[in-house]
Amino acid sequence: MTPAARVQSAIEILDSIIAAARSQGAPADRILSEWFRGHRFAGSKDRRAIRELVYGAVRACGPIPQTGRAAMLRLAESDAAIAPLFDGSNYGPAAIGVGEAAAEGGTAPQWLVDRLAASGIAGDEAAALLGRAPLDLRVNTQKASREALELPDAGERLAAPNALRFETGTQVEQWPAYREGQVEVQDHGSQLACMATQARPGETVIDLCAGAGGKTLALAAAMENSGALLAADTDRGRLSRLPPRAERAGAGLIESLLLNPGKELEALDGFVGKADAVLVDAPCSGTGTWRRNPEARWRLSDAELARYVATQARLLDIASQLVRPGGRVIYVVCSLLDEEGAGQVDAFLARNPDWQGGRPEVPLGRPRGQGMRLTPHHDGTDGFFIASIGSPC
Ligand SMILES: C[S@@+](CC[C@H](N)C(=O)[O-])C[C@H]1O[C@@H](n2cnc3c(N)ncnc32)[C@H](O)[C@@H]1O
Repeated sequence: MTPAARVQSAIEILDSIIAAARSQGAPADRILSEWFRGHRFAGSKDRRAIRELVYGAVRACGPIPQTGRAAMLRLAESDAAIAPLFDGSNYGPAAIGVGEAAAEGGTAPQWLVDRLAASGIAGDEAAALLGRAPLDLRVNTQKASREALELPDAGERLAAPNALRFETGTQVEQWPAYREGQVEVQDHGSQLACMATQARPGETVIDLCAGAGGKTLALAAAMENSGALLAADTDRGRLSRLPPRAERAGAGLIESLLLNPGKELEALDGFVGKADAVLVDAPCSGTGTWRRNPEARWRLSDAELARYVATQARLLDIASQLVRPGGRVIYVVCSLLDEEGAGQVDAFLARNPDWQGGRPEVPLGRPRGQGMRLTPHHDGTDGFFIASIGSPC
């Protein structure tokens, strides 16, 4: 493909991403994969270049752009190589019209910029939300140790005891250590959230929003396969991805439980008052993960944010019923908005004044309200809020 044809292809893909963001359709990654499947003539260099152009343009536009072409023109303002490719050539984009407007830049739609600023995320902190995420691995201590493990690339040792960092795009899935379950892909911040749970061998631990079990597997390793570890979620598809992952990781103690939304406690009845720890990795707006899903900021609405906030409060209340006297609830969101993080914990403690707020012991981050905050700019992780709340004895 010519460079101009790549730009035109990226513009068409951006049009699909914009339409999907408006209608809550397929995520950008899926749209890209489907486009590549339908355009086999695009070789690996073309695919890499088109992907770069598409994500570069998504990152460059704050609010949702009107068109893919306007988004590409926005990217052209910061990359001088792009504008000359609007040359009207065969398969290339038409020449830039006199006075043709580029899409608006910025970090996010204005309402989100304002909410983030009110939560102390502005300037460099806000800009870093759209940086490139590195690739982090967690060494699975059920099968290996960070000291002894031999990998094709040594990686950088991080603060979490089993964390290693590699360059974005490292093909770890090809490594024997990955296939054998010695390592898992997991953001350093997620590893620190698991560390904050302080799950120990012999304990009863519930991962209330386990999804496909990324954090459950880390908890299983910390528990050395001893005790009881329940992975619960309302999403059948996500939860069904956990058993093969657990098998690969040698995590034999995990039980899965599918919950009915709104009736979670019915299925969890047998655990009421029994858990030493409940991890609530709550559904959230994901403002801390824009490095990986930059188009997510075009999909969020005020109403959806309010729904997340309501669900988070309900899940905290459910978790508090599952914990034994003297046990702990670890509350985690990958969002930097206070209404989803520090504000949720303050509201919980106001509803339950006999519970104790307590900042978890993690080697990175800064205090925020009754918890700790990790940010891409300060900590090099995805953005997280993490709190550990203690039940009265
Ligand atoms: C942030 S994700 C969890 C990610 C997962 N812990 C991991 O580390 O990969 C939030 C999860 O909450 C689940 N969820 C949403 N509503 C829920 C509810 N009422 N009860 C339990 N889980 C719920 C979603 O299906 C989603 O998997």
